[in-house]
Amino acid sequence: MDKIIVRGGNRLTGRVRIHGAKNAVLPIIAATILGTTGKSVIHETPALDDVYTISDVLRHLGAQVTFFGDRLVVDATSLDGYEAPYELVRKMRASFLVMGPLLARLGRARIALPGGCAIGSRPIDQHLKGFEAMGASIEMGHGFVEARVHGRLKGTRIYLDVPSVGATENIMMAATLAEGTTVIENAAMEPEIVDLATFLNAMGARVRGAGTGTIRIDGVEALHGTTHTVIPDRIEAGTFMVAAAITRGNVLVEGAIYDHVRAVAAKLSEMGVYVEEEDGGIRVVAEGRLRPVDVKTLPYPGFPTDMQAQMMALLAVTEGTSTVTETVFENRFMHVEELKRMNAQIRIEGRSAIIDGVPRLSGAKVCATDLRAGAALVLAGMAADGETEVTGLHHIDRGYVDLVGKLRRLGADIARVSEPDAAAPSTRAYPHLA
Ligand SMILES: CC(=O)N[C@H]1[C@@H](OP(=O)(O)OP(=O)(O)OC[C@H]2O[C@@H](n3ccc(=O)[nH]c3=O)[C@H](O)[C@@H]2O)O[C@H](CO)[C@@H](O)[C@@H]1O
Ligand SMILES: C=C(OP(=O)(O)O)C(=O)O
Repeated sequence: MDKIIVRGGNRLTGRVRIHGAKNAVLPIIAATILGTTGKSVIHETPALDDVYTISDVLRHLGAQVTFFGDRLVVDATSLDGYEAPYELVRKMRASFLVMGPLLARLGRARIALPGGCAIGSRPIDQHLKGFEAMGASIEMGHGFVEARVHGRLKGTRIYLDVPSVGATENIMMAATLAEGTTVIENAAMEPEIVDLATFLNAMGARVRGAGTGTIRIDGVEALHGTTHTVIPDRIEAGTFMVAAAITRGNVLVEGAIYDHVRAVAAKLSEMGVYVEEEDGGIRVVAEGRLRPVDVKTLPYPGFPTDMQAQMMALLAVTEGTSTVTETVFENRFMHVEELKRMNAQIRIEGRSAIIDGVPRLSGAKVCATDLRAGAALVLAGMAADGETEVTGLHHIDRGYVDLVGKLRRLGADIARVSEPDAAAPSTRAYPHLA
């Protein structure tokens, strides 16, 4: 079993480069399925376990997927499989994003039901509602959902009950090859949706309005492979911004797009942290005491739920009382109990966590319950007395490239250690990317 050992007290200084966005690259890799001619080349692909998992899904479907450093090449021209097995979908819910492209290309898809996870039940009803409205028939059974359509999907108007990121992406991909025009209303507006639309349009699709609440897709006959560079990861950027703040550091978060992290930047500024756009990135400087704030997670451009846990770690060491309200997922407070093991003073009232800041946390053995909870515990460890040991690292490996190395180069006292008896994380299977 691997663990991260961090000793608190060091101030982070220097610069850190942000990798390509996990949540942008996953749907883009799924979208390569739509290309019946030519290869797709995706630059700035982050070396993450989730990327390997979706690549394995594509290989299982008959595509060729090859990594050359941070360049991913997908040849989906001879793809003919339509089933994504449980073994791969259970590792990562985003595997479900292959359903839209498969349905569009092959008229059939059979995907294991993704189920819930540590942050909530995570239903897929909005994805299925969209496919059905486009003419697909849906059947559930034996832990799978199977969708079929005779001929092409039909463009239609689809109103999402919630602006689901995954449903917007899945329906958008399905609609690219549909007959006629599809309009997605109450669509998610996240930057990752815009990046996917850019990729699809470069493949020959006709998608307009991505990044607004209404997306219009005129179906085309065929799509082809293309070349694309993935946007920088705004959640990784936000995590390093909080890392700078929690250690009272001075860090240039290189490559981050200010507009994508505006909500996080605004909260940090409100707390008294200096956050400014600079040539090449975002400068974050914190000194002395910070002020408490109230944070409410919302769909983009609101405060991202994927930054909620990291922000809570910072508020745990901010003088005064702060509140964090989670409105996107119904159960995304699993990190609270772990932070409390480090002496954080937090109580949960319904969908809110009330945090009474303490001067310092106290190092402890803690376990990551999900990806961002893992990041939050590492951040908390940097603001704790003594040693913090974080386990459950397979969660962190899903979404952060070399978190430990990047923090260490900024001056953190942090190391990742392996205990010989246990299974190594799956990144070890891809040493050429290490
Ligand atoms: C791979 C990826 O991009 N993951 C991100 C994506 O997840 P994901 O796409 O799964 O998240 P959604 O935007 O779909 O979920 C948002 C909310 O909508 C609900 N919902 C969703 C679909 C549905 O059919 N029915 C329904 O009720 C969910 O339960 C949740 O409460 O967006 C989330 C919200 O920003 C982020 O936390 C995840 O990091
Ligand atoms: C919740 C997340 O991802 P996923 O949707 O892949 O579980 C995340 O990136 O924080």
